[in-house]
Amino acid sequence: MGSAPATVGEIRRAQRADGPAAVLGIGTANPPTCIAQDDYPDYYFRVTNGEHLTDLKAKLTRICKKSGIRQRYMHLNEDLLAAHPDFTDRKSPSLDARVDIASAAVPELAASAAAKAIADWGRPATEITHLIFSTYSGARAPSGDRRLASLLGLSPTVSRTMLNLHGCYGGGRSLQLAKELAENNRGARVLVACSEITLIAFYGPEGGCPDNILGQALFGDGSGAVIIGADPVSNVERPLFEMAFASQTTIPGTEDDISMEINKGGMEYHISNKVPRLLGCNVERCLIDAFDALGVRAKWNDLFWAIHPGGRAILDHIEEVLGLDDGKLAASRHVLSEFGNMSGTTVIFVLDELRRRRVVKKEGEALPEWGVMMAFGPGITIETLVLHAPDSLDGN
Ligand SMILES: CCCCCCCCCCCCCCCCCC(=O)SCCNC(=O)CCNC(=O)[C@H](O)C(C)(C)COP(=O)(O)OP(=O)(O)OC[C@H]1O[C@@H](n2cnc3c(N)ncnc32)[C@H](O)[C@@H]1OP(=O)(O)O
Repeated sequence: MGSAPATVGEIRRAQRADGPAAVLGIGTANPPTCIAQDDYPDYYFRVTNGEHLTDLKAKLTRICKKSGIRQRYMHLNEDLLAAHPDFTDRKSPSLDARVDIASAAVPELAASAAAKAIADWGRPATEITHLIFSTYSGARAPSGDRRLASLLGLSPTVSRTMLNLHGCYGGGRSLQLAKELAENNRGARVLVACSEITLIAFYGPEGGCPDNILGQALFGDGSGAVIIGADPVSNVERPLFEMAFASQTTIPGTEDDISMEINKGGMEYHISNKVPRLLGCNVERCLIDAFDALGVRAKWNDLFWAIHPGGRAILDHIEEVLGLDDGKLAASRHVLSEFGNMSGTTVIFVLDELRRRRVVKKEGEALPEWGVMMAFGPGITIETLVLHAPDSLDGN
């Protein structure tokens, strides 16, 4: 009659996955309005009635030219701005209106990306067990994760986690949490969705606000979604990138170098001009620690790279300190060029671009098996993920 009760250790082993978490599907989406970077200074100063601020316009033009960006997408268009002229005034109490728009638009954009990730994964949305949703536009509860779950028809038992205001490291943090969930819950399938629209932080030009001019030159809107799970079901699921190791590092004394704050006029942010150098000085230590933990001595040029393209100078500094060959950061530079910095969402676009590049590899070309994803944001926080690309991805 019955079997002896299992020990806690046995229960725990049965609950955990056997293998590592892996990326099983990726999808991305952007709003329809696309603005060429060369046209952005004229567009921005016209729609914000700032044409008389010629020095600021000249500065924005200089930064745009050096940004490495060709075009960006944005939810906020001229019609929406005409309906909300106070959005150009940083001091007007426009937070409620911005949150109203973002509360609908952010999960809808996420749903477009997630639908593509689910189709790429190949199983029904109802088989998703966990949802991690990251945005800097969520300032309301129930929040975007709840709305996204209902737009996708996820199960009412889906376990939801909301990450707010992680800025550009939101994608990295979400993927690391998804890895933990997938490896510690046998059979778990985690949907990660990052969705950012800059409307919450859009202002007109104003003297003495260099951060605003920098932001106007760099940021764009987009959403990225990823399905993460361990022990892929054969003939149904295909691991795109296995997640071998994850870590988070905070650079001491840099609390004030990147910051974001919600106030009555929307979101204010500060990005110091030291950021590219600070990251350049700290990324190699994070990489050495990560590969030491795996017992591997890696040569940086033997890896594939998915670096958050926070700005062209960040990629330049990292390329220089690591001695990377030309083209090693091509996926990051391509995403920066075609979409700008979409905060936490951007690394998901880079992973998707890397996957595309592997699939169309040239005949006889040897591709790195191991690689790294890194994302950065307020803190200053560095997220590091060591990835392994199984052969199945390589266009065979
Ligand atoms: C269609 C889209 C709509 C957009 C809507 C916008 C709404 C914004 C929304 C924002 C959301 C904010 C979320 C915050 C999350 C943070 C997370 C991150 O990614 S962390 C972000 C990580 N990203 C970064 O940290 C950006 C990294 N930086 C770079 O990539 C480059 O420095 C560069 C491309 C900006 C300029 O190229 P470079 O070769 O350096 O060229 P030069 O040396 O010749 O300088 C040219 C001009 O740039 C100036 N300037 C430079 N830095 C800053 C600054 N921090 N500050 C101010 N100004 C700055 C410099 O003073 C000079 O001015 P001037 O003398 O001509 O008057």
